[in-house]
Amino acid sequence: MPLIAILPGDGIGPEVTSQARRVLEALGLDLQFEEAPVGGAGYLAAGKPLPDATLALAKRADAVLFGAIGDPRFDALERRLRPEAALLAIRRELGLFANLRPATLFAGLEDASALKPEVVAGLDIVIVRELTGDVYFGEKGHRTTMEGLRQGFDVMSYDEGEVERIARVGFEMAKRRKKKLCSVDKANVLETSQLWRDVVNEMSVQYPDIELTHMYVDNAAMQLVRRPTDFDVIVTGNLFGDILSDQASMCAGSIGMLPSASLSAWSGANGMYEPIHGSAPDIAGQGKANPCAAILSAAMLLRHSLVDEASALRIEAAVAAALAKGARTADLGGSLSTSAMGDAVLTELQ
Ligand SMILES: NC(=O)C1=CN([C@@H]2O[C@H](COP(=O)(O)OP(=O)(O)OC[C@H]3O[C@@H](n4cnc5c(N)ncnc54)[C@H](O)[C@@H]3O)[C@@H](O)[C@H]2O)C=CC1
Ligand SMILES: CC(C)CC(=O)C(=O)O
Ligand SMILES: [Mg+2]
Repeated sequence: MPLIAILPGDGIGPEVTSQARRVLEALGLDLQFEEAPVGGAGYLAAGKPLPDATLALAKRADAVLFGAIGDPRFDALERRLRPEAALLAIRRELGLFANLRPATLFAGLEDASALKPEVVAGLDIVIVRELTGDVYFGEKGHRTTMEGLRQGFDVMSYDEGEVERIARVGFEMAKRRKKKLCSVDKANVLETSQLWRDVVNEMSVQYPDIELTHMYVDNAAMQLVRRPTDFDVIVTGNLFGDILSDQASMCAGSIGMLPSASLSAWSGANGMYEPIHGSAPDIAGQGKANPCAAILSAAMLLRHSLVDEASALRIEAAVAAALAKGARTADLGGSLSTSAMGDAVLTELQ
């Protein structure tokens, strides 16, 4: 029986993962669940954000459903003890280099988007974000300059192997979709990006059917709000993908709508599934969080780790049906609580 590790984390993490778990349980599949603390909750339980037992569970599970981490109470701790360190460590430990972030506009949410309905109608893009490299994992620290000034630094780097494996995910994803891949970088300024662009170009000869374009990240941010539906698959680095996916979420109506899959291989491997949002301390504990991103992450878990496409589609159809009938949390302009939104999805589960 597949084991699903549930790591609820902090803030709204437990609120949204509990709704995703309800939906998974309602499918009637033979699944086993085990929960463990992570982030600020991990620090409180075991003195470090990623307790050994939590990491061991994540490694032995068939898939991990992750909530969110982050708690302002711990922002002054040294970096390795902060909640966010747990998320970076788990991604690195599980080798989750490929982060798929689909941004889809569900029918009926046109009015929730920050953009005009005609600009976002039909939005269906996937951001393929590299997840275990870039400035997030480079050497970092504080030092003093020759002039005696405090200086912070974070080293950005990618080697060609790292670029090739994430670019392959981008090309393969595009092959299964509209065959358009846009690689986003900052090659006009950054050497890391120049290598990225060179490697992506070299690989493109293996994918003659894919229309490959390159775009600088500043332009990509602008085009995402100008003509978001022109994009199909975007492949980009860790930092740019983090930022652009939060931006894309508002094309789709809310950051509470975007799920993600973090994978160590193109398909079939164990992976981690989480909403793209954080712990939202401003609304935590109030039952206001939109659980759809977490619920849709559970669908991605079924699709990618358990290779159960039919169950994934059941969940996605239930979310679509609930939204089509007007179910809305506050971020979508409605008044449903987190659990009432979960109820609405459960009602539609066929
Ligand atoms: N993957 C993760 O666990 C992530 C953790 N974080 C952490 O989360 C904490 C808060 O970070 P922020 O920058 O505020 O980002 P955030 O994503 O937590 O929140 C940004 C805004 O979006 C709203 N929001 C987020 N998720 C929502 C949902 N499901 N339903 C309705 N509204 C939602 C929040 O209320 C807030 O106004 C920080 O400690 C940060 O480090 C941030 C991003 C990702
Ligand atoms: C909290 C960070 C470690 C990452 C982040 O913002 C994200 O993965 O979306
Ligand atoms: Mg982020």
